[in-house]
Amino acid sequence: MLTLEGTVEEIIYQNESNGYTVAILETEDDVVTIVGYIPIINIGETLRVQGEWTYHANYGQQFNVETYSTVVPATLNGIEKYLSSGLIPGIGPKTAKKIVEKFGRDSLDILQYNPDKLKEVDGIGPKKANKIAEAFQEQRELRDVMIFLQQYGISPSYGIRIYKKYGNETIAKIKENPYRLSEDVFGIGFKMADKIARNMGVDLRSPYRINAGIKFTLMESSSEGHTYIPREELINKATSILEVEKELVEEGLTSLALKQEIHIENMDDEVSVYYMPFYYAETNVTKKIIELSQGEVKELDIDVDQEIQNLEEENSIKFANNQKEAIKEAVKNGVLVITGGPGTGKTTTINSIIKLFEENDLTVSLAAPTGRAAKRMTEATGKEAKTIHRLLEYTYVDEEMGMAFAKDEGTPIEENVVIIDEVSMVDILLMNNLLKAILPGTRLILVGDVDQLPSVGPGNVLRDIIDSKVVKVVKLNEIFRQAQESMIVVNAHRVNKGEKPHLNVKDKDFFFMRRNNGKDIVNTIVELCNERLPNFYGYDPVKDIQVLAPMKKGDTGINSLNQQLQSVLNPKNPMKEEKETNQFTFRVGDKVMQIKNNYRAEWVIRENGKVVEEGEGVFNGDFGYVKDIDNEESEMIVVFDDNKEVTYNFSQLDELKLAYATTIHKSQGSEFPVVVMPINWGPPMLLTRNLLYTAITRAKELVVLVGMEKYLYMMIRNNRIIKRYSGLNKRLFKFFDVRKREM
Ligand SMILES: Nc1ncnc2c1ncn2[C@@H]1O[C@H](COP(=O)(O)OP(=O)(O)OP(=O)(O)O)[C@@H](O)[C@H]1O
Repeated sequence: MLTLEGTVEEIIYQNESNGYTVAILETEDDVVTIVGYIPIINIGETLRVQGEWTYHANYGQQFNVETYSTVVPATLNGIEKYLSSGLIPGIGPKTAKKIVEKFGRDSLDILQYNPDKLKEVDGIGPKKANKIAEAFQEQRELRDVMIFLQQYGISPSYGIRIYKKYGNETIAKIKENPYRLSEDVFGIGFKMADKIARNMGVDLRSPYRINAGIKFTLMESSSEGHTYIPREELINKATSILEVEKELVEEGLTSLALKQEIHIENMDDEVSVYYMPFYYAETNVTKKIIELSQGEVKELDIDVDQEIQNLEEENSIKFANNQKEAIKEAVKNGVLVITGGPGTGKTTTINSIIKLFEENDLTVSLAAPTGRAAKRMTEATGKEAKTIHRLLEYTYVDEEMGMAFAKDEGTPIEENVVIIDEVSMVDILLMNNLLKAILPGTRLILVGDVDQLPSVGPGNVLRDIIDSKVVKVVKLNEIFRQAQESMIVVNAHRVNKGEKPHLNVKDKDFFFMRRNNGKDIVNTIVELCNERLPNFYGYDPVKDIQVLAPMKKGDTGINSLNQQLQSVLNPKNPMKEEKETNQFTFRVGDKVMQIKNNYRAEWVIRENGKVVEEGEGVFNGDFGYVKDIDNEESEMIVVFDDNKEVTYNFSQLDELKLAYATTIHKSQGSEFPVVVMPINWGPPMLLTRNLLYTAITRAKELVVLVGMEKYLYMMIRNNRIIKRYSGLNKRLFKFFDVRKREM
């Protein structure tokens, strides 16, 4: 094998996920192309490579790298290049030059041992000096971690994530139990952890491995919405994932149950296995729902019929019978569910309920599961609605613990009435946290549309509560005249009942454009967003129009749509800064979405350049647009609803994605003036009636469907509600029965 040593002049290509690199190396007497798996190199670095010369038909002579090691750059030029390569946030080409001018060959030593001195460089204040020092230190540690991980075949992009989670304890933690990666690190599943562990020599039959595989199987099913999984199904799945004998998995189940990491339960001829947090949540939700619905609420000394009549007079309307019933039941019960589709008078009813309670000196608090839904509730009721998280006064503890809620059994929500909107989106864990903070005596009113898609997280909470028949449910089903003016409302109800929608009624708000293949569908959608809708209706393509698709992949999936829409709505432009990540090219002006809750992200609101408000937290599903990209500082600024500005370091860009198009699942709880949706073939599992129903009910003013009618009708006919394993319904029913029998 031959050895070469030189300075990395240029990185021509690097595959971020596997580290395959093509780079130019300047040796003492030559400039050569090197190729191979060299994930952790930076421009300006001195590299020692071992390998062989090869000849490539197109590219000529190349040095094929087998192994390599890096040496910190020694020449002034090398140091400057190294610092300006974008490696250290806060240092771009200009700052790098100044640092090297000031400290010469000692630059890197200063960064490492004496960063305080950086303040002597023109333009670097104490804050920036600190930030640079921290980043440099991190870079050092990261390098060690990367070299460690590299030997087990972990790509640099995952290496960074792992390091973010464990910091300087990375190596120790992974050596102890590599399987913890799959529980702790976003994006690393059991399979990758397993690969690492196997490379480290962990035995196929090791209990660590078996237990991790079982937990992985459980977590995977929870990501499909299940709170438990039948024992047999779990054993089969885990056995095939682990590729070991069934008996080992059975033993694993027993040992996990003994450690109380899982719960195994016999319920109605079925043995179910729960991951512990879901079991606790489900049993506690059951207990609290029963307690609240059977507990006494303070009686109001009023004549409800008279009150209802007064409300009718004040609003100059006559309530439908169901609306009256809802108002009466709200007064009587500890828990009430109000459900109904669009335009059935939910908001009108809630407003009347709020009024009635407040006039009788009861305090009322409003909340909804997402920021957008809370905002809409605020607008519809004229009274502040919070997110459920804020109602519970969440605080971020740390990476390990995640979040904590200040409101719980000990410090309950001190309100007489709590009304939650969009309950179909609430999963079992959030419902548990909410109910913990509500004591008997408080009236809880759950409002939602049970025909929407269920929550993204595990559980089937609203549907189960309704089906269990243990709490009072009022279903609003009359579509009021005003609402009937809207084809969106009328068609939503038709779709929900399995009927064909009215398409293309003149002067209405619901259109279908026939296109016979994926390519035409995409072209039409792009043209609608770029020309027709802005030109004829004055809609802003980024702010007003949302493309919603059932799928991520395929030619009419959101990945392809986002690319096409970006290239037309916000094309490449020398005046607009860009930042390329391994998934997207973000450009100033792009529409983006946060895809992960980040409780610590700091935001500011500015008016005339001055900060007028600041706070923390951006959440999964929040929409924003890219205001600025600073390649010198390695930062991108995104503006979310209410003009909240969040600054992302480039290393955090995996929290964002392009959002010209988004999946219908991600759109839950949001509303948009215009919804455009491709109607194309897809797996029948995915193309369901409630998916279509959810998509069209997201639109306030206009729906345009583009594609093939047969698939529209296929969706409407596909009333299969994907089965979710959830024990809440059964539990409520059973527990309730027992109580009744005791009485
Ligand atoms: N009893 C009633 N008589 C006449 N009109 C009513 C009555 N109740 C509600 N409406 C009207 O029907 C329309 C829909 O009502 P509302 O907004 O309360 O429904 P919603 O279920 O909240 O709808 P969405 O879910 O679409 O927001 C409104 O214009 C409202 O003023």
